[in-house]
Amino acid sequence: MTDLIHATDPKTGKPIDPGIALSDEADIDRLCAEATAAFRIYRNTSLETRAAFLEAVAAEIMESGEALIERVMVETGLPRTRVEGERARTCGQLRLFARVVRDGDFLDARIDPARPDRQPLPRVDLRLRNIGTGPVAVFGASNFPLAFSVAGGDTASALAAGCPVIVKAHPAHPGTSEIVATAIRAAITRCDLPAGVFGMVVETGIELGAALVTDPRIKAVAFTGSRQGGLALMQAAAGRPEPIPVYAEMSSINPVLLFPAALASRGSAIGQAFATSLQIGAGQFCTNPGLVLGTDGPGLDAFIAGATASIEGAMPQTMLTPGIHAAYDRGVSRLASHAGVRTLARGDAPSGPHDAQAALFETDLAGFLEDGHLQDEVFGPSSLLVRVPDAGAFSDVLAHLEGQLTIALHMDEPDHPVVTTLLPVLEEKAGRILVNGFGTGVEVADAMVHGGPFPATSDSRTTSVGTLAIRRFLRPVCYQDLPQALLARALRDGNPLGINRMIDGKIAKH
Ligand SMILES: NC(=O)C1=CN([C@@H]2O[C@H](COP(=O)(O)OP(=O)(O)OC[C@H]3O[C@@H](n4cnc5c(N)ncnc54)[C@H](OP(=O)(O)O)[C@@H]3O)[C@@H](O)[C@H]2O)C=CC1
Ligand SMILES: O=C(O)CCC(=O)C(=O)O
Repeated sequence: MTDLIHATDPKTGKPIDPGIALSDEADIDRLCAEATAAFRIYRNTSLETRAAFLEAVAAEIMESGEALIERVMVETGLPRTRVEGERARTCGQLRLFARVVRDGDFLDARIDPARPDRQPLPRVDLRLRNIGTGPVAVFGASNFPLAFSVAGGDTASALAAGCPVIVKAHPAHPGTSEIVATAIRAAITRCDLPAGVFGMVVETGIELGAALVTDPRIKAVAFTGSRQGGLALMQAAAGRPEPIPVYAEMSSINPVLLFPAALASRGSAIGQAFATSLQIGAGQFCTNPGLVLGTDGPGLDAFIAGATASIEGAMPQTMLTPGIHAAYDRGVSRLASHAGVRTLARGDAPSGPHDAQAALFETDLAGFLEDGHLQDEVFGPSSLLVRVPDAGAFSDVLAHLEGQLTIALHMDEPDHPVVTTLLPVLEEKAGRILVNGFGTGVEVADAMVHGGPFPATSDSRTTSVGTLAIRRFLRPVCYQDLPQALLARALRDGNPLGINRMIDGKIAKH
């Protein structure tokens, strides 16, 4: 009889039926063999076929209908509006990558035509295009059961690049994972693609995920989760006889900088908006504002009043898993009992077993700089405010910080000169710098960067959201003096695909 995994309903702590079949080592071997065989066929499909496949995945997910929405809600405790919104984001993301595939720009086709008469030496004919790197292992994230999970951004971008995907399902939402996997398999059938284009592994521990990362047939890994998990996968991948890249998105506290003019004109309103961002999704966003740096004065007091009023009246929200809830409580207790830290506000007391009680703490500049652990991520609706004497002190704090996904600046025009001086260090610390807003709610777009220096990600040159995410799974191949008939259509004379190409240094469509 097949062993089953039952997720826990985080609202009640009870197991959820029906259970989902667990994988075993033989499945890893079979899925890797199928993915390898599928790679050659899949990466050579036409752009249209691949784009239509991504659209078919989106259509099949929508056809899963109410069964999917209800299963996500019961496995994660997330409310319907959030789940429906996340489904829309996931399908929109798949359709956006379909557009990217049809455009063909991701191929980065370049042609340096031969110059037989060049002196003193003739030039050879050189043509370049990107191809997929090979089968990719994707670790689904717990906190976005659709948009960062089985058919999320990592899977969509890898499939768009021409790479088969094997997902390691997150054990917090195996039923959701199975419904989405079924949708992907249906799209594969509908588009007449090899079954090995997609596979999924379900387990309760970490052994099969680790085996996937070390299997020689896997050529890249994508992960969203804890720093510890990401680092373990990076080490496993680096220790292989053939090391492979791991694109891990891990830990970020997303500093919010409050400048004096903005605080003076609208401190309380910024405080209220901050409290909303802090508590969205029970704070379980990697873009959650976990650190606030505020310039001392009445404007900062107004910010605190606005934030504490919103936090103190806030209903507790169910967290995703017992483990995430326990880690949150540990992080909050550590801050609450820290000698240099003062509690400013706590949300309403929990009513369910895995409810998060929001928290806002305060420390001073010297205390923050003294204890490096005060910048450790507390995953959930908790934030630490550091009171600094003036905006000049921001650069000291920024220099002390680790890499971040986002840095948010709350500023008015009189703050522009000091922000101008800070911009170079902000650019060195974060993947996204935003003004008068918060990092939560990442737009899926061409110009998005959801990445940043370590530990925000393992590779600061990349993003896991937005169309640039495809680059993680591509590598360039140069063809020197290949006869026309042997060249891929993307590189043939006459541009049969009608894509943008760089010809002799200039972008052209001929
Ligand atoms: N910054 C961010 O975006 C996020 C951060 N987190 C942080 O992670 C904590 C735990 O949450 P969770 O989502 O479970 O994240 P984890 O990093 O613990 O797990 C993510 C996935 O990776 C697997 N995994 C973890 N470590 C290994 C390993 N050494 N080898 C193979 N597979 C591994 C897990 O398997 P298994 O569950 O079976 O162990 C799971 O499928 C949170 O409390 C929070 O601190 C979580 C989500 C997002
Ligand atoms: O979309 C967002 O706002 C946050 C994304 C996120 O939390 C993640 O990358 O895990």
